[in-house]
Amino acid sequence: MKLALTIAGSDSGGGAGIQADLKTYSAHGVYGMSVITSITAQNTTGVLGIEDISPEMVFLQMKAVFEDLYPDAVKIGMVSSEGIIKAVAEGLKTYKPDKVVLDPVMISKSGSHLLKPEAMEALKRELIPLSLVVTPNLMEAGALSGMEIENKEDMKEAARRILDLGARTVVVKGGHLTGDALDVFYDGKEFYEITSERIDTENTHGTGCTFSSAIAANLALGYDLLESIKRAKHYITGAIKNSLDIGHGVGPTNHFWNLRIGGDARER
Ligand SMILES: Nc1ncnc2c1ncn2[C@@H]1O[C@H](COP(=O)(O)OP(=O)(O)O)[C@@H](O)[C@H]1O
Ligand SMILES: Cc1ncc(COP(=O)(O)O)c(N)n1
Repeated sequence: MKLALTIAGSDSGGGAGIQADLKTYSAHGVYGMSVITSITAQNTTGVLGIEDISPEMVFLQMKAVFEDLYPDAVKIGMVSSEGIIKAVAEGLKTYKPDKVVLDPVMISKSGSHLLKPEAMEALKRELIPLSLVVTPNLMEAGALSGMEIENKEDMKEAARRILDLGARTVVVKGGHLTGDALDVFYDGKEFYEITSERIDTENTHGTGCTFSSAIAANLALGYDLLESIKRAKHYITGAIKNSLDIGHGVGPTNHFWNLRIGGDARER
């Protein structure tokens, strides 16, 4: 059995964060574990409240996981404060996992700050250099690179600048552009354009979380980074195509779209 860890915030509505990550791990047949950094009271319509876990408790959860069930890959999502970011960095330096996917979560689709603006520099300084790949969306890539991104060439320039911050590789996600859903992967030498059709749906809660944890799941399964990104793209495209029209706001991705246990899961 391969093991994967998510270090992220809890979404009570089950669509993003820890919940999306653990569902993604299960759908890949990978054993999922969690280090919870914050609890959000959240649903498809928005975030009602956020309570951070103490940095000491974040580190202790990492210790519990790494000293017993060492993960084959790690995904990092919401890390809201400088204290939590430093605790996670301390854990990574202590236990040295080599496959770390960093989704630099900043603002939820509903508009809440999941990263305190003053913690942005700590995220850049402490976590980017310890990651194998960073997966910003357009807004996050713009904030990290200090530029506006409006097209594919901008995505490539932002990717270059994010490597200058010390990232080893980066995927700039184009989910918020128009046209095909194009993501740009840059490994410091070559650019790879990873594209799918754009799916016409409002239900995209948890897409970034699902994509980054699918990369981590595939890394845990032993695929190389480029192959893991391509497989994650296939998974997220199916999860959006079959996304769930539940709740009163932005519905979540569907993790069961390619599972066939006891019939067609899409009909449940
Ligand atoms: N409407 C869509 N159709 C197809 N793919 C999409 C759509 N929206 C987002 N994606 C894909 O989902 C993944 C997550 O991207 P994005 O939504 O930009 O991230 P985030 O949730 O961090 O804002 C990317 O691979 C992106 O291309
Ligand atoms: C706890 C938590 N973590 C992350 C997100 C981002 O969600 P998305 O994947 O839709 O950008 C979220 N809304 N809540």
